[in-house]
Amino acid sequence: MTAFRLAVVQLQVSSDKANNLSKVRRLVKEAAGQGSKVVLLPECFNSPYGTSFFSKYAEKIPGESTQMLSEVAKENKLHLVGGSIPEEDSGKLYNTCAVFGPEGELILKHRKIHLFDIDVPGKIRFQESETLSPGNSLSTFDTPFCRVGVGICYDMRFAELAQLYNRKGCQLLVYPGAFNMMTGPAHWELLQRARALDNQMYVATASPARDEAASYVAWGHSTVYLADIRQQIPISSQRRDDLYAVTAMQQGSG
Ligand SMILES: O=C(O)CCC(=O)C(=O)O
Repeated sequence: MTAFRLAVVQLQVSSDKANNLSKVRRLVKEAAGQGSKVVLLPECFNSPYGTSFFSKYAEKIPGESTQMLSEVAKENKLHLVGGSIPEEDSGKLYNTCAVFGPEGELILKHRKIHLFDIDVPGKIRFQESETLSPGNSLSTFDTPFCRVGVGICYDMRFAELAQLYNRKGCQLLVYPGAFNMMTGPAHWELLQRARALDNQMYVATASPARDEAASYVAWGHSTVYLADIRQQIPISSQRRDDLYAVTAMQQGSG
């Protein structure tokens, strides 16, 4: 891994898509001006977060929002991890992160694998699966600096995914996310530290900024965590591969 500057953009997302897109343009340019080579945007950066919004804001890829991401990555010569947008494909909706390289090329699409379906009585009920379909693929990409593993928000709760990315040689995990005022204080930081500690990897998250007036109030707190003690505590070479393994099943499309 070689040193580079990563920016996490904690964007105030509104219901005005054009305004969200122009903010992204401005903020990525600002990050590039400060020397950032990889920029991470929040989950659902072009639309308010909520099952009632996904179909209205959904786009094909390529489409308006990802076209903008491609241009911005190229103009600023950086890797742009495009948070996520509601994606429409063949009549289904996905929560999708598109990653672009410095030539504006689409490197990958990660469709959120684990949909956020929770029901905490009296506190929060959220069922992404009422409108979204899950992705079925793991997603890694290479930069000149390191290999990166991509998950979206609730994907961060699943330790196996991070372990697999680690085994695939990733040194950085990125999770665009939008935790909320209940699970955010309880778990947001803890999960990032857990993934970083278990795997001795960098972990970066980008959240929409908190908007108390939104129907879903994001916790915010975009973060970068670092566990840089691979040499001193060499768990990767001490792992007992003869006793256990984390394996991925065959991946489907999506
Ligand atoms: O896991 C959580 O508590 C929040 C997850 C979430 O907000 C999401 O997946 O969008």
